[in-house]
Amino acid sequence: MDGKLVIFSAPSGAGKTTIVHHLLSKIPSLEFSISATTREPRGDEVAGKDYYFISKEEFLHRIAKKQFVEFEEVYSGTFYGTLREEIERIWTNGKVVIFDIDVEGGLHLKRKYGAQALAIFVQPPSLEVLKQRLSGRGTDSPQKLQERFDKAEKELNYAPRFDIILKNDDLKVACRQAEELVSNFLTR
Ligand SMILES: Nc1nc2c(ncn2[C@@H]2O[C@H](COP(=O)(O)OP(=O)(O)O)[C@@H](O)[C@H]2O)c(=O)[nH]1
Ligand SMILES: Nc1ncnc2c1ncn2[C@@H]1O[C@H](COP(=O)(O)OP(=O)(O)O)[C@@H](O)[C@H]1O
Repeated sequence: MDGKLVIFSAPSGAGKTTIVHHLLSKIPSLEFSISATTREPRGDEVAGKDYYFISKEEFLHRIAKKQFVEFEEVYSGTFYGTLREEIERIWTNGKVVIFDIDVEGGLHLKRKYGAQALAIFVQPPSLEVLKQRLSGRGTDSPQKLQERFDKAEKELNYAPRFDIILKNDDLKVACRQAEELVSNFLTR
């Protein structure tokens, strides 16, 4: 059974994870698409909730078996991907899939699913603010931060390819707007 998809993409640090968590607490018909990744879990992350943390070997095996709808080597040597069975699991539960995914992955899903999907780009007020938020999060080493900054600069140019650009300046306002956008899409 095919259902709907809601995609939140943005450069790292723009606030997509924060907004997606807010939506999950407000809209019960949404269910988070848990991605597979080869990166190490961060302090408060839970395996099988935030990500499926798997080895590189297993990831490559699943690529070979064509089990991913999309996957990417997002940062050097670190793979992230969406498993086909994850989307199917959520649709079978009668839920709408919500994604927190990088810009390229988001565009890939939008191309694949067309009108079934709403693709939202979360835009930070500026690159400077984005850098402050990312540093303030305190989860990445200086080298990892630099990788994310470099990638962010390129990704900001892709905003016009999304269905909607959502500014995340005041978090409360952005969360309210996100709720409205998603609710409208779900009643379409
Ligand atoms: N293409 C793709 N990107 C993903 C997937 N899951 C997560 N990402 C993206 O990978 C990037 C790195 O994620 P993460 O290490 O959790 O950190 P963060 O962006 O710094 O919060 C982010 O832009 C995520 O949105 C996925 O399944 N596919
Ligand atoms: N509008 C906002 N104003 C200030 N800080 C924010 C805002 N939105 C998110 N943040 C903070 O910025 C950091 C990055 O947000 P996060 O949701 O992890 O981004 P992403 O998932 O896009 O990488 C987090 O520490 C978060 O609490």
